[in-house]
Amino acid sequence: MSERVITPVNRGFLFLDAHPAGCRTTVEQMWASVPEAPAAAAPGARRPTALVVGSSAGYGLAATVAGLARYGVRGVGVCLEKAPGRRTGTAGWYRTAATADLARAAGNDFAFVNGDAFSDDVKGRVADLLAERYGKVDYLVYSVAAPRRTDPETGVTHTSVLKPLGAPYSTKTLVFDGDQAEVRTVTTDPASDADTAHTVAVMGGADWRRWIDHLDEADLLAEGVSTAALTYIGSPLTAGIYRNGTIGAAKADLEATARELNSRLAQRRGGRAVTSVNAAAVTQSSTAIPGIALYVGLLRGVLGDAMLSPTAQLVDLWDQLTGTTDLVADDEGRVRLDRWELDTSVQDAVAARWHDATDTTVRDLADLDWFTAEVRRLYGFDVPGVDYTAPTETDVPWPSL
Ligand SMILES: NC(=O)c1ccc[n+]([C@@H]2O[C@H](COP(=O)([O-])OP(=O)(O)OC[C@H]3O[C@@H](n4cnc5c(N)ncnc54)[C@H](O)[C@@H]3O)[C@@H](O)[C@H]2O)c1
Repeated sequence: MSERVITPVNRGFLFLDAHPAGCRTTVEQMWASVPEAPAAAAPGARRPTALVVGSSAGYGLAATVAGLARYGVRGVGVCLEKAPGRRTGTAGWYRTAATADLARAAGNDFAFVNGDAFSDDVKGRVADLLAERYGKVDYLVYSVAAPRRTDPETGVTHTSVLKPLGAPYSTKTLVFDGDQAEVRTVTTDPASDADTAHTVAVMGGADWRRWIDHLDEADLLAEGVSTAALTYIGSPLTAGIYRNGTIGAAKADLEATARELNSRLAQRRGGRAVTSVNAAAVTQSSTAIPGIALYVGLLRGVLGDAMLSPTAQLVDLWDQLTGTTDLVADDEGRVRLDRWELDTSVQDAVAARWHDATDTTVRDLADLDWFTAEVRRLYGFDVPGVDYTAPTETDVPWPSL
C-alpha cells in the first residue's frame, strides 16, 4: 500500500505523475455518459467479442468504455502502460484498472494485456486468450498512437516524425509559460523520404494488417467480423503539418489498408474493414503536434459544449458497426464522425479567430482554460468531484486476467 497526496509536476504538456483517483473518476464519468443499450443489445442478447488495440487512452479508451457500457462486449484490450514504481504509474495504467472494475461490476468479462501491440509476442498472447476464453473476434477497433514501432519481420525500429512534405511549413502555435499563453510561429523543415517511410511504418496500416493476418491464421475472425481503425483528416489550418505531412501520408496508407482489408474480409468472412474519421480531441498524442493546441482551443472557443466528446463519437461508431444504425461511409470507405468539426461555418469561424489570434487576443478567442484543464485531465488532475488534498493509493495492481 502506498497512499499519498499527489501534486502535478509538468514540463509543458507532459506530466511526471498521474492521479489514480482522478483517472478512475474520469473513466466513471465516461461510462456514465454512455447512453443505455439499444433494445437489440439488451441483457440476454449474446455478448459480442471485441478486441481494442490502444485501449487505455484517447479514442481507444472511448471505444473500450462505449463498447462495454452500451453493447456489453467481452474480449481483450491491449495497451502499453508503465506500472507504479518510484513515480506513480502512467495515467493509462490507472484508467485500465478502473475500466476493468467497471466492466466486472457490469458483468462483462474483459481482459487487459499490457505490452507492445506491434510485437508478435503480444499478438500471440492475445490470440491464446481469445482461443481459451472468448472465441472468435466480432469487432476489432485499432486505435494505437505511438512514437515508434519495431517491425517484427525486419527487426528495424521506425520512429515517426511530424513534418511537412516538400517545403518548410510555418504555423502559429501556442506556448504556455506558467499561466501565460503566447502565440508564436514555429517553422518545421520538410521531411526526407526516409522520415516519411518511417512514419508510415509506425502509423500506417502495416500493424493493423498484421493483427488481422495473425487472427485470421489462427481462425479467430468470426463470420461477419467488422474492424475499424481510427484516422483524422482535420482542418485546412492544420493540413500543412497534419493531412499533407508525414502523418497524413501514414493515414493515407491506413485508409488504403482499410480498402484492401475490406475486400479480403468481405470475401473470406463476409466481414468488412473501415476507417473511422474522428474529430480533433485533446490527447497525449495530439498535443505533440505543432499548432494543434491552438486549433483545438479555438475550436472549443467557437463550439463550446457542442463539441462531441470521444465517447459520444465512439458510441456512434459502435452503433454503426453493430447495425443499430446504418453504417454510412464516404466514397473512400471512411465512416465520418468529424462532420461537425469540418462543417464550413465552423471552419470559417475558427479560421477567422486563427488569423486574429495574438498574445493579447488569444484568451478571448480560444477556450484556453478548457484546453489546459483537458491536458491536466489526461493525467487525472482537474477532474470534477476529486479531492486532491486527500491521499490516494498509487500502488494499484494491473487487472488480473
Ligand atoms: N487525438 C485526436 O485529435 C485524434 C483525432 C482523430 C483520430 N485520432 C486517431 O486516434 C488514434 C488514437 O489516437 P489518440 O489521440 O487517441 O492517442 P492516445 O495517445 O490518447 O492513445 C494511444 C493508445 O495507444 C496505446 N499504445 C501506444 N503505443 C503502443 C504500443 N506499442 N503497444 C500497445 N499500445 C500502445 C496507448 O497505451 C494508448 O492506449 C490514432 O490513430 C489517431 O490518429 C486522433
